[in-house]
Amino acid sequence: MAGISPHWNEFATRDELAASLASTVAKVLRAAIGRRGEAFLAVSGGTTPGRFFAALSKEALDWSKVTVTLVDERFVPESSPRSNAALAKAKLLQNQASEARFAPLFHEAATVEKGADLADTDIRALPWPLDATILGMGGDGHTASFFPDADGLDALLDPASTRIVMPVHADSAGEPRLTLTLPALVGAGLVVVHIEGAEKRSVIEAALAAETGLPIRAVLDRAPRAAEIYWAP
Ligand SMILES: O=C(O)[C@H](O)[C@@H](O)[C@H](O)[C@H](O)COP(=O)(O)O
Repeated sequence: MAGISPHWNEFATRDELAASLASTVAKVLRAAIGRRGEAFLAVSGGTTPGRFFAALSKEALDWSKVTVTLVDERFVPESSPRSNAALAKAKLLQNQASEARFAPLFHEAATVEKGADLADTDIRALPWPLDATILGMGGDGHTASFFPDADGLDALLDPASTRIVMPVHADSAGEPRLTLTLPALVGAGLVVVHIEGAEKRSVIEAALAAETGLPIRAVLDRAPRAAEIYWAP
């Protein structure tokens, strides 16, 4: 069954988008701290979130009560230029946000399967549910590490999954990955899809308009509440 249609938030520039998204996420984190004494945020890697990370890192709130984890991670150590952990630490856990606790998905292990088991145990101990999930999307309609060609994609997108972290193998992904599962991601109070550029807009519009099997559509359909799409040209 199709979920509630996502809500569009459009901006003239990427800087305006970053400022608005940072302000919205900061409000959600402050509210969570007020309500339950702590807040829990999952962010994406890749090239899009840089401006948003910079803006969010300057928001005044009690960052010592915030845990930040990743929507997904490449199976590489933090020393790799492809590490999402390294990106989040450098661009988000700075300024005011340097006080936040960071929970990595990557653990040294012989295989990504073993690494995912270690991450699942660690991440399970965090203050679920997430208060906010900030997803990205690739031009192929993947989000998190739900690549269209991923092995076992149905299990990754299973809304009834009891796993929190799973390994991913997909030829298009470059290297093995670790991802939070669909229910872990969409259980957040706020679910955002942050995309930029005309091409990604066309991809998500096409995915929403037709019964495509694209992973982004499955995530939006299976979210218990409407997601917020943040877009700028
Ligand atoms: O590790 C990653 O790459 C991600 O978390 C991934 O899901 C990303 O959000 C999309 O691939 C979009 O990436 P860009 O922002 O680089 O286009």
